[in-house]
Amino acid sequence: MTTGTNPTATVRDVTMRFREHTALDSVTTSFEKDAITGLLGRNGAGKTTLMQLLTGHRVPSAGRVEVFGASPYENDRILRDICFVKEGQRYPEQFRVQDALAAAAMVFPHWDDDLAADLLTDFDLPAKRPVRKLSRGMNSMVGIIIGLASRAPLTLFDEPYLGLDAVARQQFYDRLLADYAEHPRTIVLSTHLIEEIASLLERVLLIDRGRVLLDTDAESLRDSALTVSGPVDKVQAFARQHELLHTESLGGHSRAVVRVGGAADRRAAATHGLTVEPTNLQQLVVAMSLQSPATRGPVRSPLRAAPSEDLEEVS
Ligand SMILES: Nc1ncnc2c1ncn2[C@@H]1O[C@H](COP(=O)(O)OP(=O)(O)OP(=O)(O)O)[C@@H](O)[C@H]1O
Repeated sequence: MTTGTNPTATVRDVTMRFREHTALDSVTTSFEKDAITGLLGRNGAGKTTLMQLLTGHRVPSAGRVEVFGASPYENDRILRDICFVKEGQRYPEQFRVQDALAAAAMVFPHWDDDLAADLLTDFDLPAKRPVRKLSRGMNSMVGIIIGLASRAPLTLFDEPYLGLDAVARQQFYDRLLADYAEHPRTIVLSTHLIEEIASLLERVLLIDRGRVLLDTDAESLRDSALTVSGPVDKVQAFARQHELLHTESLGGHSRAVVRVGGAADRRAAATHGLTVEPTNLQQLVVAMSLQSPATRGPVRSPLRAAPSEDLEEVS
């Protein structure tokens, strides 16, 4: 759990049940003020459900959600400072792009018209075209413009990329980072394109089957693992002394991602004659999800090194 003082949102022992299905199970976490958090997890992990609770779209079955110090549910004072951009957002039938932006301008007190106009130009969006006639990617752009121009103190993007090409996604990341640097706010971003947004993230919250698997800052997450490559036998010898998260081999060459404790482990890799590579966040998250308690048995802290007999290949 985040320990920073005065977080923007806190989630305490929250469970969300849909009839017999438990989408979130005793989740406790907090969202640091003015930080970008990546909300990660496999399909059906509970990411959207958590965002719906944070934005007052749902009430938890148990536990407490607080945003800016109060429950967001039916709380106009809180809700006007929250912008929730979701995939496949719908707008009233007759709305043109400019109507959608004008409506958002009325809702969000920190709205920036100039930023919205700039983004419209960046994305080359036709302001007078009805939203229902936009392509899937263009529809996503409208949501992204609203999310950024709202400058809402808590802004959540729930996989806002549907149909967006790689250039438009990069424009979004660049604009998000630039605007966030000038106007810090709390941003929560859920995505399956982890590596694409890795450099943006300050915090990582990984959910697996409704439970928190990892809640940490992105830097220590990266530092918690090491990617080494070299001849198969040398990589295996090194991996045997650590917890192996992922490995792949081609011919006599192998690459492994292992959990490490500190600088000594990095030096050890060099003495084994291995090449140390930057750790890929996506690979790390995939490996952690694959070896989560739900998939593989006993619970243990994701950042704690396991004994070497846990050595196991994750393909
Ligand atoms: N209204 C609902 N009624 C019943 N079950 C629901 C409802 N909403 C969500 N669920 C279930 O709760 C679980 C979590 O769903 P959620 O949409 O939060 O996952 P997610 O992490 O956002 O997944 P994805 O990455 O696929 O979008 C899923 O098993 C889903 O089927």
